[in-house]
Amino acid sequence: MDRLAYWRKQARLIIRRSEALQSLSSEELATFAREMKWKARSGVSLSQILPEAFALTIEASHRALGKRHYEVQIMGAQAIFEGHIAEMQTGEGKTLTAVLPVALRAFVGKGVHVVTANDYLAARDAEEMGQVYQQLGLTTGCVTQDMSDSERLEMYARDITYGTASEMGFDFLRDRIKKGADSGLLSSRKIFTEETESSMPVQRGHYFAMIDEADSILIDEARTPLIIGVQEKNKDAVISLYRWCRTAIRNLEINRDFLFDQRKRTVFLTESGCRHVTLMSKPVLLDTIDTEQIYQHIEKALTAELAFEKDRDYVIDDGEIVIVDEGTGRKMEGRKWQEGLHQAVEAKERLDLTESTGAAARITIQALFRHYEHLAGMTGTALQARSEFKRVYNLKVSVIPTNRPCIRTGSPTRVFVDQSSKFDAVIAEVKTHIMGGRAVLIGTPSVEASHALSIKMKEENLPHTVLNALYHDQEAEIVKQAGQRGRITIATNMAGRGTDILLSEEVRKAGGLHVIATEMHSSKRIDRQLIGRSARQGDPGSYQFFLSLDDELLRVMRPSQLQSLKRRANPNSNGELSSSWVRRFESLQGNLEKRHVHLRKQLLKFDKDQKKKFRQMGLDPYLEVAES
Ligand SMILES: Nc1ncnc2c1ncn2[C@@H]1O[C@H](COP(=O)(O)OP(=O)(O)OP(=O)(O)O)[C@@H](O)[C@H]1O
Repeated sequence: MDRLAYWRKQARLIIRRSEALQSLSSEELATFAREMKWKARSGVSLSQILPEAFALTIEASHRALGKRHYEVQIMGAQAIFEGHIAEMQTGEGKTLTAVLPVALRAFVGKGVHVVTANDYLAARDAEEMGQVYQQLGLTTGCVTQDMSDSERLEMYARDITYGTASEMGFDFLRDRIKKGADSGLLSSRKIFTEETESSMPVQRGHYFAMIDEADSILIDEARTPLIIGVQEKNKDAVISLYRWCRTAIRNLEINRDFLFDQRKRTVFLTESGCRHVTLMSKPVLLDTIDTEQIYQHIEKALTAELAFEKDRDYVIDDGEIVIVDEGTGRKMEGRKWQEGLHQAVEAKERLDLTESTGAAARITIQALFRHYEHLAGMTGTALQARSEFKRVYNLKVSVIPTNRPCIRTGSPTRVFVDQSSKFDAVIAEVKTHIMGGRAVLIGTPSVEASHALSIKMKEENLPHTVLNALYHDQEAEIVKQAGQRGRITIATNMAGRGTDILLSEEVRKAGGLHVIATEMHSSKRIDRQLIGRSARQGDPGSYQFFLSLDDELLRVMRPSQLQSLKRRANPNSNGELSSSWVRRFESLQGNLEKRHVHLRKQLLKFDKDQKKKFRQMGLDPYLEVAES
């Protein structure tokens, strides 16, 4: 029997068992849960107690939330228990599914980490699912960004802890730093006093990590390692250098003085550029800085100027640069670009320069999750990344069928010559759907684009709501309203993964939520997550893509290539191009995906070599500051 058929057979058995538990009193249910805990802790194999434990958890879920798991959810839960990535379509109820394997492993008492794509989901899921765990005598915690060490310690001591990969990873690194300080292996004492409040590690082990939105965390986020920096005070000369570079670059010419690679986000000063920079007059303070360092800072300033855009790559929050994650559209509080880039962006925006950070402890997402005794995950979009899951994490992908057939419909993609004609067409489309009594969600790639579309909508007197990194606080309320009749919600990727837009009965009858994607992202998976906000759990729903030659995706092309493409375009009077242009976008997206796979491979190789070197030196491979 294949695995799927086996899981289905088991699921049916588990459902029957759980129904038999309905007559138990609360005390009897609690006694049953204690018995499970005892069995799990006294060495009975978890596979053996799985049917009973799942049945019990289903009954607990019914009592706490009024929801009983569907057959397919129990199948997905078994896949997760067996250490697979369960691919379950968007809206199939992964949050509830995860409760089954999480509770089972939590009975063991070694702590389970549930990793979510952002803080909002961590808090939401911990609170909601915590009610189920409570019925089972299991405690739930959640780690969020501004918690103190003692609060973290308490949260990790609970049976189940929710949090983002960054929170869990940074806690892992800080614990490593503390251990390093204890063993005297490294001169981490300095970092230890600055970075942490107490010498006690906050995590108690790495037994089981259940990763929600597994492709986002294990694949997309894995492009950026987690780094804890030691603050280095900026000398006056360095501050003056950043400021001077900001103005000096105005005198440099692209392709003569420097080369710019948009795709790699790198700048290279040519010989002519170096000569120019050397001959420019500079403040006396810079006399102490060597020429090579000046060149490097000029390159950094140019990179900040050309490759990083306000309201797309970062936002300014209370006078500080906050990085925005491309995949999720969310602010990545606390993260900083390395090697002076952060300060170069600050100088570009004329903000106070923060202290630069040198790396002290560093871990890749890949290395972090390999530490766990058991690892599994779930997502709506795993299959495409199947070989990477296998190669990097040794995780299998299992595709779980849907509970009810998905009736989402898509209309053909439309391509326009520029953003303005694209937005005009989007607005016309929105009006049609709103008049038909539906709700519309419009996905934009950046805060800037969401504002631009919002301005156009205001001109057309179309009431709408904007959800982006700047309106983060109102997220729950905006999402709650987004499925009501006549609602128009413009959102960045924040309304992608995990966002559950509940439809009013009127909207459901009128055809459900219509999603308009105003650009293609760097990965097909991100696009699929956006359109997956519609037609969930068998509801009706639809989507359509509107693209233009001004789109972000086309910026990976050389400017001359893009110009010639635009010249060859032959739009109709509304600025619309023929449907054959769609293929060009698809192939650009495909190339970008391949490139990202390659970058992640390189990062892994670098990390492996680095760790080997540190181990040979008898040092902790995650701590980079050697005795000085
Ligand atoms: N067994 C169930 N009975 C009733 N309602 C359910 C059940 N399972 C899930 N739901 C509901 O279905 C909706 C979708 O669930 P959820 O948001 O967890 O989906 P998801 O698979 O995580 O989607 P996405 O991939 O988009 O994040 C929620 O409103 C949830 O409460």
